[in-house]
Amino acid sequence: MIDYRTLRIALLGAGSVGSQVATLLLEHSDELAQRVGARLVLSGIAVRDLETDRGPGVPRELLTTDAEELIVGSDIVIELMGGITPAREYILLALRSGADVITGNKALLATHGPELFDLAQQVGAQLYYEAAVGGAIPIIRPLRDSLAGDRVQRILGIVNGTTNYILDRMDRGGDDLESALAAATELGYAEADPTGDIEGYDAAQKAAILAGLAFHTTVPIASVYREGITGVRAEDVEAARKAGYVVKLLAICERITDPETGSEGVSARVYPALIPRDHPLAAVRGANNAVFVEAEAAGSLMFYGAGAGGRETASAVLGDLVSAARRHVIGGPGVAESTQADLPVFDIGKVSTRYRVSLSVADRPGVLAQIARIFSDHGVSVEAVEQSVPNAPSAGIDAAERRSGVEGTATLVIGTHTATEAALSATVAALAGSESVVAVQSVLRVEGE
Ligand SMILES: NC(=O)c1ccc[n+]([C@@H]2O[C@H](COP(=O)([O-])OP(=O)(O)OC[C@H]3O[C@@H](n4cnc5c(N)ncnc54)[C@H](O)[C@@H]3O)[C@@H](O)[C@H]2O)c1
Ligand SMILES: N[C@@H](CCO)C(=O)O
Ligand code: NA
Repeated sequence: MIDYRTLRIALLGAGSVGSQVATLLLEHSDELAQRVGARLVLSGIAVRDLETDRGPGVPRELLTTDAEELIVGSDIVIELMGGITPAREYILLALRSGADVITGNKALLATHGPELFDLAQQVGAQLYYEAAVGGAIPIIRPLRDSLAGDRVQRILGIVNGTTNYILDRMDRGGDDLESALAAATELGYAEADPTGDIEGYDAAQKAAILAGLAFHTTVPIASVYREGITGVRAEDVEAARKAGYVVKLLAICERITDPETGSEGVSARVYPALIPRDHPLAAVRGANNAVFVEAEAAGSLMFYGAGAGGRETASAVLGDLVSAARRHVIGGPGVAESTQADLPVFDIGKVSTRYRVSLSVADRPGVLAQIARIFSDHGVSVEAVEQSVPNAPSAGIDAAERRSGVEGTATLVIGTHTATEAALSATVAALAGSESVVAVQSVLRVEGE
């Protein structure tokens, strides 16, 4: 038997992912030693409560409530507690103590990434975070390493399993959002408080991480434009289906030029968008994730699989652990993040795309011409008026509208040619103020064409 040197591994947190990391690390101990050339010894697991039974894969004798003592004696620290405090302080302590750090904490990386990466570089350590985006799917390493010699142009990502599950239910079964969310909660996909999922905060954190990696720059979370899926109606999903699209919550990272100055920058944004049903992302069903990358030389690539789940995400953590341990065996400093490009992150107003605008309008002569004029007055070219559904005289009309003498309404879905967000939002404001428009029901961007 080979007498391997040992590396001391500290695990912080034994929840869904942490307990699976402990289980796999102990189960695969011999194979990991062969792959790394050192034995990975789990020296302790920091938890808040020593009494909770976490199953046979998490030995009680390894549990401790003294996270700091555990960190200071370790070669590699795995943070799987989540949240900002004390995860941030523990990671800083680990780096200062000379340990490499592995984390799946997208909330922390999206808000405090530069501080952590700077310290890692100063002390010659490395921070690994494959689990932070797309769970088990390898996407951090492909962007950081495999595509580092190419120029990534655009990323379209389905990076939140809960919202994809909900939109898929709505698309397949005609569910409304509330009943699809109830099903997602029952199946355990949604967080206890699903706000971060359905309002797009989780996807926005992942977009900030992906955009920083793809464009070798720093993308603050505050610069990521975000809309969740609460405004998506069953009617929108149905109309999209009939028109050959599917609605997906997308995290979009794109290299764009400023339409006014022509200077280069990037856009990072999250919103529900229409994608053509023959696009590879349209086939991503249920709670799965996929990241579609377009690079100058590589062309289109898609990374697909389980974006969440304890055991699945633990696979990504163990991959990082093997990388970190191999580096320890070889020696030498960690590789710094490549964030020197210093590209500006542009405001959403500078982004151009196509739109489908659904309007409830007064059902009377001349209305279509008035609406077409509002679009053209704002420089937005109409491609097609794809649908006109006369509604029953009283449907969708409130008391104020009845008083104003509106007899009935019709639903118009207006498809536009490419326009900037700035032009489109001015158009929508003018439509909302027009007496011909009863309500702007939804505005959905078209992506992936
Ligand atoms: N679950 C997933 O599918 C998934 C996927 C990708 C990334 N992640 C990320 O992985 C991390 C862990 O996620 P999870 O699903 O395992 O969460 P979880 O809530 O199941 O587990 C977190 C555990 O950490 C413990 N903890 C919190 N603060 C602590 C402290 N101060 N000291 C000791 N223990 C503490 C909690 O008691 C809990 O047991 C999070 O950052 C999450 O965003 C999770
Ligand atoms: N709540 C997240 C977990 C994985 O980050 C999701 O639904 O994708
Ligand atoms: Na991943």
